[in-house]
Amino acid sequence: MSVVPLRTGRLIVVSNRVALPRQTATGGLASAMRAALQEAGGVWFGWSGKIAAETAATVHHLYDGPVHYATIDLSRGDHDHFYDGFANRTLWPLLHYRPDLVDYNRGHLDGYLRVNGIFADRLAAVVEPDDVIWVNDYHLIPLASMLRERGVRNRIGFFLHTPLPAAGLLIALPRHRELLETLASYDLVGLHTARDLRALEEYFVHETGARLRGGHRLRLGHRRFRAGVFPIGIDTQHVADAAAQAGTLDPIEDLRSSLEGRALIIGVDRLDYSKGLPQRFDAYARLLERAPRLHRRVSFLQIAPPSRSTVPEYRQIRRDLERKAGHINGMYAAPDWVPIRYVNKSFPHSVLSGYYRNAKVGLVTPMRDGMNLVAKEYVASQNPDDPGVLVLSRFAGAAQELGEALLVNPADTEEVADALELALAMPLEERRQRWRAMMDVLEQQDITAWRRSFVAALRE
Ligand SMILES: O=P(O)(O)OC[C@H]1O[C@H](O[C@H]2O[C@H](CO)[C@@H](O)[C@H](O)[C@H]2O)[C@H](O)[C@@H](O)[C@@H]1O
Ligand SMILES: O=c1ccn([C@@H]2O[C@H](COP(=O)(O)OP(=O)(O)O)[C@@H](O)[C@H]2O)c(=O)[nH]1
Repeated sequence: MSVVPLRTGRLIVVSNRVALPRQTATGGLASAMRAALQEAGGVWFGWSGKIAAETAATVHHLYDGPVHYATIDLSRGDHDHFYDGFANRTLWPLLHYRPDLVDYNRGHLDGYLRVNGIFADRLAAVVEPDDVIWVNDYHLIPLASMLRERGVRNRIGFFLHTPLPAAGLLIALPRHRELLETLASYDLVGLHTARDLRALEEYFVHETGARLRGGHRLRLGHRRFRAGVFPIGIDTQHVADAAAQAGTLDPIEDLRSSLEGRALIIGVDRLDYSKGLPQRFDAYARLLERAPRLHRRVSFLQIAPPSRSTVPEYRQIRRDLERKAGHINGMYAAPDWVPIRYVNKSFPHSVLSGYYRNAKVGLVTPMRDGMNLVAKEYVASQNPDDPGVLVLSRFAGAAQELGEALLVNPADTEEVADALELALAMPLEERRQRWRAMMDVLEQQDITAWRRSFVAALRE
């Protein structure tokens, strides 16, 4: 019997942020998608990261290995309303449980819908009947409904990379029903955790009157769609190999020699208020206050590349952190010891993995985070014979899988300081056991497994 191969068509990934070849991607979506597409190949469509006189005047094409990048520029006005405005000043704070920061400017939503319409125009012109379209994140919620309006009948999936708060909070979003109901135009909606999935179902059932059936199937009017939990992973083996080989790189040797035997605590985050950085600095200061024996014995390296720096709240957090770091160093530093090394620069993965491996503690304490890939990268980078300890916020999606980390409430200064003390003193055997349990999860649920399971569910 001859087997006729199935025609599966291309995979078209759509996201606002695209990691172009040889660019450092300081966001999780871009670094994960880059790894996900490397094996499967496909088209990656999104914003070029550039501002031009007109939005999407041309589509820029770039071919690198199995990936075809197709990107568009944004006009200044569209960038300000769509990306800075509705995506990052309205949706982002709400999705991260900060309704106090939500901006209700009406022009932002108009700009958001306009740019989604342009994405839909450009995509509808190139989609072929067998293609599968995978839309990513809160910038592009209405994209499927706009593609459907343009006659696209393909399978279309959506993945939300941020947390999804409960319905009671979601209704604080301006015109929330009009926007969120458009999720029903997808065939599959993916989320990082079971809590996010519950929030989605609760919202649809109670706010839109959708019917919930078994297998997380929802029906709203004539549209049927399915929702599911797909926790994103990392390229575990690649990160582990890179970390093991990083020891001879200059930046790693420089860091190691500068430590002079001190224990390193490391944090790596975009400079974002959701990452809990001021609270983290306070917890470290509390540790120094109550454990003078640790003075000159520890060093805290916080890498925090600037992010979304035209949004006022992001400029404010930068000022707050500079003040805090200066205050803590002023209070505790000695001529030969700086307690906090605060670096507003981004580093490539090859260097970061070496830094992680040299750190006794990975300090990952967001107030809310969809997943947090840094937590996973820290674990994957450890030396199996002498692994460090992960201190992780309960409010990061990663805490659902990495239960062997020291889980903390990032707002509780004493609890984080306790966890730091425990981590710095943890015996080797316990460190090994905790690390092995976490590494097993990361090996099984890596980035390839994530991409495969989402795409398989979408094609079903
Ligand atoms: O594109 P930017 O505005 O520079 O922001 C970077 C990305 O931040 C967010 O990342 C999320 O995705 C990660 C991978 O799933 C996840 O681990 C993390 O918890 C999320 O915050 C945002 O959702 C992306 O769209 C941005 O590209
Ligand atoms: O200087 C940096 C800082 C961060 N990252 C990467 O940016 C991603 C951050 O993803 P995460 O999920 O932790 O948070 P996000 O920034 O997406 O909210 C991780 O892959 C980091 O390794 C990087 O490559 N260089």
